[in-house]
Amino acid sequence: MAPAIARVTEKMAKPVTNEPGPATLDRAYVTFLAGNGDYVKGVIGLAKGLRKVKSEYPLVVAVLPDVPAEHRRMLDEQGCIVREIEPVYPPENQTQFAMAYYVINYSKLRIWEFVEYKKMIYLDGDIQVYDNIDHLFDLADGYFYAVMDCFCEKTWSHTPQYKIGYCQQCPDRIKWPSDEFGQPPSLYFNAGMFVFEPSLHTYQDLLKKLQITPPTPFAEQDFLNMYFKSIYRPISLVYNLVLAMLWRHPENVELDKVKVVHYCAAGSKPWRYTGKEENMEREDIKLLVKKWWDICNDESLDYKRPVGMNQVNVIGAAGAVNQLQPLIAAAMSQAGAVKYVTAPSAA
Ligand SMILES: O=c1ccn([C@@H]2O[C@H](COP(=O)(O)OP(=O)(O)O)[C@@H](O)[C@H]2O)c(=O)[nH]1
Ligand SMILES: OC[C@H]1O[C@H](O[C@@H]2[C@@H](O)[C@H](O)[C@@H](O)[C@H](O)[C@@H]2O)[C@H](O)[C@@H](O)[C@H]1O
Ligand SMILES: [Mn+2]
Repeated sequence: MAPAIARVTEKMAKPVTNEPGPATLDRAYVTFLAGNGDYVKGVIGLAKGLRKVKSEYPLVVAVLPDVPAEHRRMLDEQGCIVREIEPVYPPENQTQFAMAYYVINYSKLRIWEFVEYKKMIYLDGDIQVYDNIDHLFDLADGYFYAVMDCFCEKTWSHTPQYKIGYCQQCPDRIKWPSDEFGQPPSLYFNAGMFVFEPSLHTYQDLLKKLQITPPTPFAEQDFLNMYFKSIYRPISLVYNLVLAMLWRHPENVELDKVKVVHYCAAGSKPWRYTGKEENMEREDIKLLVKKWWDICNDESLDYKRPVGMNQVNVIGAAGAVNQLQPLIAAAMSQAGAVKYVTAPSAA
């Protein structure tokens, strides 16, 4: 029996106040950037994609110290709010991560410290938003919303579900052998996109529990699934299409209804796409990669800093941004020059 997917109804599309007007300042999208490599292209594409769908909320980029000044400048130029975070490392371990670089993904946990925001939507840097999803901010508080993952890719070959061909995306295809294996796995989300509420208490508890939790192949994704198991609510896959769904569960995908695409399959990162890896020669993959590039190359989607607004996005330690942002907001609204606009709605 398919799990209950939290219904995201169109009525949620109206702001809670039902009054048109500036977005509340206590909501933002957030992504994570590490290293001096090419993921910065993904984040810039994401910033432009959010602008294209006229999102009302800014994009915060949590950057590790190894993200160079030039990349931070590029992000600021695209209207992103750049926040430096310290890395988070799992306890010493012999674990073989599904991908060696997953060890840096634990640093994503720092975003729970961004408590000047009441609600945030986390998006991986290899995600693109093709339809407005601002209404997700109106989902009921107190839960953790994300899209269910798929267990069918080789990256899951270490798991019992992979070995018997079980996947939560089609629980009736191969029934879970409860008598032999006990309870089926809990509903498991992909951690490339989720709706959450920053909280210092949760943040401190996450870090404390991380230090006593043996790391596992999907690193922070496994950890977040364990931690939020009791309040996790699945939402429709239109909010995070994990590309493997196209060839693993095509019956679950209506591509023209998909709002968010997650370029996580091997070889699918648009900025590195060669079409050579398995499944990458598919027509739907080629179309999705082209869609990503059309946004990335669209100069009309570049951020236009409002006249008279100096550099808004403070680059540096989290604290600095904490103090400055409300002050800037107040100054801007007093000036009446422009409402405190941030990245996506400035276009
Ligand atoms: O070298 C890296 C690797 C990862 N990331 C960030 O960490 C996220 C998670 O990694 P990735 O998306 O590659 O994992 P996947 O979803 O493909 O398993 C990325 O989207 C980026 O936001 C990054 O900034 N630099
Ligand atoms: O650090 C672990 C990562 O685990 C997840 O990626 C996986 C997962 O989606 C598998 O189901 C796929 O098979 C695989 O390709 C893909 O890389 C998240 O997308 C990413 O943000 C991050 O949490
Ligand atoms: Mn990803």
